[in-house]
Amino acid sequence: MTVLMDGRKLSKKIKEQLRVRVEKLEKSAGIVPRLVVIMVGQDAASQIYVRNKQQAAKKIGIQTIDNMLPEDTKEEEILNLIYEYNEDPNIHGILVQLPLPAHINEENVTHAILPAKDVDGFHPVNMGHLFMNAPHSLPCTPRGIMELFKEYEISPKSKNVVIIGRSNIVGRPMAALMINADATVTIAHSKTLNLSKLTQQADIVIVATGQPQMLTGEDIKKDAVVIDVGMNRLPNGKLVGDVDQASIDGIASYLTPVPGGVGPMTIAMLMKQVVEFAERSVKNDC
Ligand SMILES: Nc1nc2c(c(=O)[nH]1)N[C@@H](CN(C=O)c1ccc(C(=O)N[C@@H](CCC(=O)O)C(=O)O)cc1)CN2
Ligand SMILES: [Mg+2]
Repeated sequence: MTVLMDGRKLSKKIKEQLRVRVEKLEKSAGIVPRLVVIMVGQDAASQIYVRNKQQAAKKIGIQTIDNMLPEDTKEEEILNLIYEYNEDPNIHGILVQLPLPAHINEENVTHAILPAKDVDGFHPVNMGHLFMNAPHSLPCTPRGIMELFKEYEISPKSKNVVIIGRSNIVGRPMAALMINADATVTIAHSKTLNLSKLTQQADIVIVATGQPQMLTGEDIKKDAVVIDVGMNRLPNGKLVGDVDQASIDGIASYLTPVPGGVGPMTIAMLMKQVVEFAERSVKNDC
């Protein structure tokens, strides 16, 4: 039987723990964690994710400062906004929702955020810390996956891990986290040959390709752990991952469902990093 790793349930537990931490922080140091949210344009999926982040923050006691900007906002305006928030000592974290409209250079924007306020862990300084096994903040989806491993007592140590996808927000940081956890890691991508041969030898397969249901039961070995990062809307409106859940069922030992697996954990980890940053601001004040 394949165990479904319940990210929705775990994320609720984590968010409740964070609510208690925020309450304590306010009582002991008079600090309310503050997160700047910057969203540019009208991307339908991003609007849902941002709304979910704002709602999660509210429940936990994190204050959001929302900047919902029109599609035609100039890159310079976004950079100036970020510079202002970088300087504001009352702001603990800055989040720019991705993707950005095509006329804006994503790199320029994510690199403008002060590493100490980079709650998404996308800044090259934070990526560097992660690759040197001394992380400051982490990209939220990979961190959420590590929390799921911990919750289900799955140790990556000495396991063969195949990650399909080499994006900056999932594949690459995921590889670093897995190396740091003593796994043996292969990163596969669109130019990889004989992909199925690689995945069939993996103890853990992490799929982040954006290709609906591309990984099937034939691609994995018995009892593999399968992590599905995909989020694909089919023409009939159904949301599916990059894994063909039906054909994996009974072959994989564990699987993250879509929806309800990795997605909710991404938001919980963002909240966790905002709270961690706010707590650090007290320590740094002493
Ligand atoms: N600045 C960032 N941008 C983006 C990130 C990120 O971590 N930081 N990740 C993704 C989008 N994302 C968060 O922003 C995200 C995606 C999906 C979910 C989620 O909870 N999905 C649900 C299903 C939701 C639905 O019905 O559409 C699930 O899996 O159950 C949360 C966050 C890209 N951009
Ligand atoms: Mg296939």
